[in-house]
Amino acid sequence: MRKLLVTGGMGFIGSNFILHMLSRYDDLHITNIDALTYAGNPDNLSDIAHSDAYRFVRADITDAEQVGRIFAENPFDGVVHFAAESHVDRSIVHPEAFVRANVLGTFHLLEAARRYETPKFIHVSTDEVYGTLGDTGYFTEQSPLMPNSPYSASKAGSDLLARSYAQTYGLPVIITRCSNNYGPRQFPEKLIPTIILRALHDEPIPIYGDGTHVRDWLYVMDHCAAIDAALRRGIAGEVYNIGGHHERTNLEVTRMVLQELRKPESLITFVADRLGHDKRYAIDPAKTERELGWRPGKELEQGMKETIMWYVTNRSWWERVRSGAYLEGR
Ligand SMILES: Cc1cn([C@H]2C[C@H](O)[C@@H](COP(=O)(O)OP(=O)(O)O[C@H]3O[C@H](C)C(=O)[C@H](O)[C@H]3O)O2)c(=O)[nH]c1=O
Repeated sequence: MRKLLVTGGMGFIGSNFILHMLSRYDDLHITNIDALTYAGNPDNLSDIAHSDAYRFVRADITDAEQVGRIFAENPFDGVVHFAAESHVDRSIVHPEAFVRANVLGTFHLLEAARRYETPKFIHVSTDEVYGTLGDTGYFTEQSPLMPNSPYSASKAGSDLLARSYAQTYGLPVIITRCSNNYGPRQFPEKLIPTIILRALHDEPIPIYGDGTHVRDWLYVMDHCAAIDAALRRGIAGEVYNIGGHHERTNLEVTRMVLQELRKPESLITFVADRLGHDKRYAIDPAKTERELGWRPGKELEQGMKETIMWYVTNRSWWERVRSGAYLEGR
């Protein structure tokens, strides 16, 4: 049986990845370590909490001892590292937490993987490390790292550390960089769940600046399939961009959700812009498609419909998030 360590598996992308992997492979055991910060929600994995193929350990990657203990107890065949502080707005107010979790936390994991000779390490990163684009062009794996927010700078720092462990120690690290994810279980601070939940409650939807900022939307399960492909077919030391081929302005995606929910556009409320707001992200995933044999399968309109339906039918999930009930007992 293959043994995988997943970090940050109680979060949005990590939990979807664990569900993807366990539904796909019978010969797999996953250890999920998560610090259970505000963004880590055990409800995300309640369906598999008692599965023999799964184990949860509460652990904080910023604590070298805790990380060392996990590796000492278990030889892992691979690590998939999702754990991160991920919300740009929070990083503008509290940058230190981002440096700690994203840079120091990644460093502790890389050190442990080096010490215990883990044969595969996927470092899950973001297209935000490339900075921002004008109206044209795409980020490729060769684009320079020019992060603009404390969040993206901390991720760029962790990418460079990961790269250095491949170059210096020969640690078999693969870096993946994704565009904006959407789908079930996304924490309501992000744009898409903000729109859905506020629209469902007939509340104003805050759009930063003039709403013309562009993001490339990637269905979370397509992202999970790409990481799975990177685990199986990725080459150590390489970077793979993962995007959805779905560039839209923030206003366009907001209107799409409002139309689907039959809510009025008058809910759209323009608010002060985010500091240092990146204008456009657009990612070229050609290398990943060619070398990993992966393609994003979900059309944006269909993925958005399914995502909206998930929030509509999983009311108790977001009610517990909104009320803070999911944090009880921590
Ligand atoms: C929450 C919110 C956002 N926005 C705007 C700001 C952005 O232009 C866009 C998406 O914002 P969001 O915060 O959802 O995501 P990004 O800042 O693009 O970053 C996200 O995608 C990358 C790849 C990651 O790596 C980040 O971890 C992830 O958070 O909507 C608004 O206009 N109003 C709002 O209330």
